[in-house]
Amino acid sequence: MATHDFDSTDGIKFLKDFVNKNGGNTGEKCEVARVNGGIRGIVCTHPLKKDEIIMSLPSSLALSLWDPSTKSETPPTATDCAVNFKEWYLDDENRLNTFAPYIGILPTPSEVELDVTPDYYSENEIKMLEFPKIIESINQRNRDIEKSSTTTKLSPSDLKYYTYLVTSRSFNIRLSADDKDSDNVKGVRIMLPFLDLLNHGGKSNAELDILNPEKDDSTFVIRAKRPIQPGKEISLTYGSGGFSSVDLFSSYGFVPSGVEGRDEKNVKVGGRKRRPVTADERTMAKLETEEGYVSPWSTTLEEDVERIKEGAEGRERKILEFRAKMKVAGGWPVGVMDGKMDLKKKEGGGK
Ligand SMILES: C[S@@+](CC[C@H](N)C(=O)[O-])C[C@H]1O[C@@H](n2cnc3c(N)ncnc32)[C@H](O)[C@@H]1O
Repeated sequence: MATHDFDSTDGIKFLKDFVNKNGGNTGEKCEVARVNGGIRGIVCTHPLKKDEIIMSLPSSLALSLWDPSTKSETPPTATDCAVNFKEWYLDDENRLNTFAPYIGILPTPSEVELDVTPDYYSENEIKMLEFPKIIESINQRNRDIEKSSTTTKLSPSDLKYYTYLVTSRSFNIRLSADDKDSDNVKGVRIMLPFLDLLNHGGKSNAELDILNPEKDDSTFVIRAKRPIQPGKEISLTYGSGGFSSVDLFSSYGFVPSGVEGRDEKNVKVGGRKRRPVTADERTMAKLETEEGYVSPWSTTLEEDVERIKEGAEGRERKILEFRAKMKVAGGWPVGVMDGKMDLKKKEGGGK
């Protein structure tokens, strides 16, 4: 059994008490711990069976970030939700007191500086990403922040922090799933205390489910997708498996080490088994068929990997890992997936 540093800080104790005393269950078979690379996450401490409920949270403890009955032409942006988070939970004394045990464990602005989404990157670091889709999403968020800071009394730096919190910690939930084509399908964006300590895993072993979704007293549960052994980290797949490394990097600030959004099964094409298509490959294929898209890279994959091997650290390393992943997904030399960094040359790789 892998050993982990369990998190026995007061913050986590208060949060557990808050959840358990208010109808939730933080689980008897798991613990908050430092996992890969020292990040906080949740590990299994006792064997869990497939389909077993690991932890639960009543909907009364969820923090809604948007009123789904609001009539609006466009869906709320992350910054709209960030403004609501500030006004509804931090500025409202009653709610602030109620949710204090949860708010107390959220990363503070100074911690955010260390492990951030690319919204916090310098102009030069953003340029180094060399990836239009991600640069556009950073620019769009900055425009949303500027706009909101003129209509609210919030400073751009506060708004950036709250936007980071809601993008990296909220869950989008569909309210009516029965009729997929209906215009009436609405979603909510919510924060789920304690359950949001679960990290992302491409091959996640747990999933979020909602018991009695149609009722006011519904419950969010985390369920094991397969048996989980003690010592294993419990993880979710963020974004229902459809997220690419671009989505994960821009919304959560990490470059995943595994393969993202791989189709569950190999697909048979003309009697032959085809390699599963990943979310990263789909992203690159879509970009490359879009008119006017020019491969942006100024370095080769080998040059990026060489720089990583030479000891690039921090944000520079993340940027290089991101570039390497997207180059591979776009049909560059294969073999770098899953961190193996085996640079077998494939036809057609170029700058
Ligand atoms: C919903 S929170 C998960 C809990 C978080 N680790 C904590 O300590 O509160 C999402 C954040 O966790 C980190 N994270 C989640 N999954 C990760 C992964 N697979 N690799 C690296 N960081 C991850 C990222 O910083 C991300 O923005």
